[in-house]
Amino acid sequence: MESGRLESSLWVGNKRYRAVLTGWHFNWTEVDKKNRDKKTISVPVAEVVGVEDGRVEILPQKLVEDTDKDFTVFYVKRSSSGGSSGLLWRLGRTQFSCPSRVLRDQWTKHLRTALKTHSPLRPHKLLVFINPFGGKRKGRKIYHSVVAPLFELAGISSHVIVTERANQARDHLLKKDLAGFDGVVCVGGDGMFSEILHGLIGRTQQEAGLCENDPTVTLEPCSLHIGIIPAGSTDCVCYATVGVIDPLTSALHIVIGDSQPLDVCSVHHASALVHYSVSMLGYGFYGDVLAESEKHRWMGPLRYDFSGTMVYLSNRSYAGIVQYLPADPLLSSPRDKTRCLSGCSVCSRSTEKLFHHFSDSGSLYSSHFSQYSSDLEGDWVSVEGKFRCVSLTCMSSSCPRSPLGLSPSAHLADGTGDLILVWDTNPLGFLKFLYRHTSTQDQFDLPFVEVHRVKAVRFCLPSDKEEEPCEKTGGLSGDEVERSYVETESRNGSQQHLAETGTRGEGTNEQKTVSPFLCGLCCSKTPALSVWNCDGEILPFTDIFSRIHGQLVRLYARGIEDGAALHSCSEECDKCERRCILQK
Ligand SMILES: CCCCCCCCCCCCC/C=C/[C@@H](O)[C@H](CO)NC(=O)CCCCCCCCCCCCCCC
Ligand SMILES: Nc1ncnc2c1ncn2[C@@H]1O[C@H](COP(=O)(O)OP(=O)(O)OP(=O)(O)O)[C@@H](O)[C@H]1O
Ligand SMILES: [Ca+2]
Repeated sequence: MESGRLESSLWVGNKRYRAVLTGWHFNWTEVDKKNRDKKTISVPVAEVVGVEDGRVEILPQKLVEDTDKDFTVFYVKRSSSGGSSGLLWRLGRTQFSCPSRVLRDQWTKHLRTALKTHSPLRPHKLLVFINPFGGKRKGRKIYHSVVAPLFELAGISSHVIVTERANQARDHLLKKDLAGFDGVVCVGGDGMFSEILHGLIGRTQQEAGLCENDPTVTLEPCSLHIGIIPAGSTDCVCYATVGVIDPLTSALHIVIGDSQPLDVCSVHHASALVHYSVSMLGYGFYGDVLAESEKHRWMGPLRYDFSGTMVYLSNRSYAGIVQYLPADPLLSSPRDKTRCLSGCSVCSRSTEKLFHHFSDSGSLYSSHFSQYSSDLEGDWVSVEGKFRCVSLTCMSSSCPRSPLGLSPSAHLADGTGDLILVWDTNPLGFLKFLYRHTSTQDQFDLPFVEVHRVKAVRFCLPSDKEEEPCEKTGGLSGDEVERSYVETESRNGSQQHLAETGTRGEGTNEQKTVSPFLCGLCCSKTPALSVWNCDGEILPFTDIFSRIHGQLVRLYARGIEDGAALHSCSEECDKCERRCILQK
């Protein structure tokens, strides 16, 4: 008999089932009075959330009936999500009855052992940060009503910190004892995720003795996983890695220890790290929209549409020099019409390349072994001109506003980013480009748009492009933007490199960077500069160097599951060519 295998009759209500635990799968098949098989439910052991003695319920509240011949299995159940690109996960629950207590104990023991064996990354202890002011201010409620009961069911202990100020989570991760934690969970939006990202990457490099400021250094991947419970006004990272914005789905991914590596882009200015980005590093239109939206925070998420319209009507383009280092065109292309879905083969190949190189002697070593990366070797391409926007994204950056995202064929974990150059064009052309983000029409199939898969990007201003700022609004010229940052830095007496001077969130910063674009709305003087929008944060520099670090962090997620692959399980399911992902 196969080790770990168990088979017996079990009852669910008054129906008899033949239940089989094979190690990887737990199946139960209804058997009719003539011993004929009817429908089968098949749950991968990796998707079993918990096994409890007795008849148990946990949501909406915990109810336990401690009977000695029953046990309850909780597992992941999928349903289609309506409009979103991924699948919603729900907590499935089946209460089984056994003929004897001995058999019941055998089932629960075997199932729990199988869980341990087949889900090595399930967290035992998590550090949770809740931003009580994110999005609609429901972070605390979401955590206590949806997430905490699941953690309890799965035997996860958590240390919860409700933040009292911006950057508290980041500072905690940089300085406090993290021993014993398997992962960090943020309950909030993209801004909160960014704090966790900066804290964890920074801490990991400190401990590895690596300098984050040097863009040529191969950074150490973070060992702690990050879980995102979406509770912000923009939850782009969650949407692009899970396919839906749904706290219960995300909590289930955490509980079962899913693992999704993620590329991260580091942004540098003059030999210093400025910020990390995973979703969008955008100059021109997206920078201007963010700068404008900061004045209208009271509008909530609508501020982006309002500001987007204002900025669109101001009809601006900006001069710049963009240099980029192309990625290997044989591996993939931003126009190959593929999508990075759960189990993506392009990302898997990249994992092999990054972490499983074989040395000449045949022993396994990681390509992260060298402190300096060979990733920046190659021929750079340089272009100069006027751009509506210049954007770099490490992933598709899909979000409810744009379900396929800024670059629909970008990959979450292939070690590259997509550089989108939108050259100056007429207002109608640019509107067409923007509008295509909301549909399945190809936004790159326009004569003034280019997209390149890249490993690194440099941006600077042409030397003759300094223009006078507007006197009325105090818009800044290029030099002044940088000077204002330097002053802030010295006033704070800090040498911190990251978001201290950004402009996200109320109370986030002491100093607000004045947007140079403002004057475009009140006078005819064309502003010289836009600003960089780095994952929703305004950067205080225009000249930047950015570089993609393949799979630097890992999320409790598995990428977007393809709704089209949803089909009903049957007895043939295990032999099925398509991966069956729905339990009836
Ligand atoms: C005609 C309809 C056009 C719709 C165009 C939709 C394009 C949407 C592209 C979204 C890309 C999101 C990238 C993710 C960025 C996040 O890391 C960051 C942090 O959360 N979010 C933002 O910076 C927030 C940035 C939000 C940018 C929103 C731009 C909205 C533009 C609306 C333009 C309306 C023009 C109307 C003309 C009459
Ligand atoms: N207790 C706090 N008080 C004030 N700001 C906080 C607090 N905790 C976290 N923050 C900051 O709030 C900012 C926004 O948070 P979050 O991303 O969770 O919400 P959001 O509504 O999606 O905001 P945004 O759309 O601006 O990203 C983050 O950048 C974070 O640094
Ligand atoms: Ca990528």
